[in-house]
Amino acid sequence: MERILAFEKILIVGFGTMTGAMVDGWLAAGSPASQFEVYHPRKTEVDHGLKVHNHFPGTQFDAILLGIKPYIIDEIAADLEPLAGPRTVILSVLAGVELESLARRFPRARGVVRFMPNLASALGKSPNALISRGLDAEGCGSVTALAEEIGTAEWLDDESQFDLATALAGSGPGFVYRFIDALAAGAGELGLPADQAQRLAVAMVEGAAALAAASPHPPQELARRVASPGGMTQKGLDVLDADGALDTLVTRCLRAARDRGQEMAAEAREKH
Ligand SMILES: NC(=O)C1=CN([C@@H]2O[C@H](COP(=O)(O)OP(=O)(O)OC[C@H]3O[C@@H](n4cnc5c(N)ncnc54)[C@H](OP(=O)(O)O)[C@@H]3O)[C@@H](O)[C@H]2O)C=CC1
Ligand SMILES: O=C(O)[C@@H]1CCC=N1
Repeated sequence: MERILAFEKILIVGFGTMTGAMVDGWLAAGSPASQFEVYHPRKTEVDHGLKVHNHFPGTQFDAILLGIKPYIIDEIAADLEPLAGPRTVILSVLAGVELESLARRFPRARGVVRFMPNLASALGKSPNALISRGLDAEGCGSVTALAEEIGTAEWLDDESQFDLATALAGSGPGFVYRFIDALAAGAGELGLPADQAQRLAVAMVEGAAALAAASPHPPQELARRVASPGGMTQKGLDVLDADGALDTLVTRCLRAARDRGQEMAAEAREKH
């Protein structure tokens, strides 16, 4: 059966680590490579043999996916605007660039969408935070379908929460990798061979996350089930919980990431 595409033609401006992972996920989900074209001023070829334009093409696209670094936006916005007419949705993965900043740069677009994925897009496991301005219900449905091909679609009601959702779901893998690394390093310091400690830590987190996702029980209850009364786990949890150490650290971490998003939003607002 022919696959119905949420957006038939998507131009990717900034085909890097993040949008590359999204394309890996979309292709794995069955999208044809011909759905995606890339603009890059210098590159002549990119992964998956996607068509590359060194100049902005004259044709209209159903969506333009912005995947450049946030501070690059004004290097491309004015030249890209003529392509962003009333049939084109702007999808932006740019951290800290608000709907207002997008709408001001692309005022004729069908709608603007902040689409915040993470690198697990490549495996179809990205929690995608979404918010839009000006996009009709059908367009939002298409964005939901596109997001669900690479994970889940979480529409936010209030843009003031977007930077926090980005800190949690977009930056989150970075925080989890640090935790895995700390577990492995700690076990190494206490006596396990480093490579074995890393293998055990990665496999443990993979299994624990899969179990949390599949279980009807919340993580707090799962932790309780691991900790036998008077046993080993409880002694370790006591260290993480003492004076709210872990909760305090994690809240500070999320606050710092969220606040940087707000600073970046102010920079993008001021520039235009
Ligand atoms: N990395 C992540 O986990 C996440 C990133 N994001 C967002 O994704 C965006 C990109 O981040 P990331 O993928 O990590 O960064 P990358 O540097 O990997 O990707 C940016 C890409 O943009 C290209 N580029 C630079 N200038 C231009 C230009 N003028 N026209 C077209 N393309 C250009 C770069 O090419 P070249 O290398 O040749 O300069 C590069 O391929 C950011 O806005 C970030 O906020 C969001 C969620 C998660
Ligand atoms: O670090 C960043 O700014 C981006 C946003 C989420 C993940 N990477």
